[in-house]
Amino acid sequence: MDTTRDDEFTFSKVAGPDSEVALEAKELASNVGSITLDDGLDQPSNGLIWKDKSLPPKEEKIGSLSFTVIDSSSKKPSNESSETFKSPARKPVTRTKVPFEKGYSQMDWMKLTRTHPDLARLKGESNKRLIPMDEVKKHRSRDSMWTVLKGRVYNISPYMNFHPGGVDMLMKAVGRDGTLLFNKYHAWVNFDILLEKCLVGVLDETKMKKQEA
Ligand code: HEM
Repeated sequence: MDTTRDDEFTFSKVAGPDSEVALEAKELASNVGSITLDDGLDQPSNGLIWKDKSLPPKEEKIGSLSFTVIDSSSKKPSNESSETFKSPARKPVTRTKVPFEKGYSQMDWMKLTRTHPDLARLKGESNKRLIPMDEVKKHRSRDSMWTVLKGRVYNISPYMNFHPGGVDMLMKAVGRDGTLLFNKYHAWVNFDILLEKCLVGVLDETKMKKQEA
């Protein structure tokens, strides 16, 4: 560093024992002893979030300093305060995330969809085939679990262990139209992309309409 430069300054005010600053400090310190601690409220308050009228606050004094002593060791919040913090009476959908096993994260799933040759088990068949609901209902075996999501038929068996909501939840959609269940829990999840390689065909809704008529 160049110590010859004269553009760096430090100003300091040295306070001697009888200087103006030192006298001001002494005066302030002598005033502290006469301060009374007061929370400024009209009602006496114990300083806690709950109120207990059975124990009046105890006044103590040390020198000229007066303060209030509160024993909070044996206190529990009164019913009054717990009633005030009641939770709203809404019943949310319970979504329990199941911790994934090593190698079963959503990233692992996406990797698998890029590398596996036939996740849907199409064995060379087209995934644009029209599939009647009766056929969907038959696919409930371990390696061929079909579901319908928004008119498309998927083989979700390879996705089972990767589902963040767990196998049991996903099983509820097997062999049937899972659209309502899917939307109930997570309508925002992009199943189109997640299950792209699991597509086995398109639901034949004409046959369903004929059956309903
Ligand atoms: C069939 C295709 C399905 C796919 C591709 C899928 C995908 C996903 C994904 C990506 C998540 C994580 C969402 C997040 O982190 O916000 C998730 C969570 C979850 N899923 Fe599914 N899901 C499917 C079906 C279902 C069904 C049918 C149910 C219920 C019967 C269900 C219940 C849940 C639950 C409870 C969670 C909660 C975990 C969380 O809080 O994230 N899922 N699912």
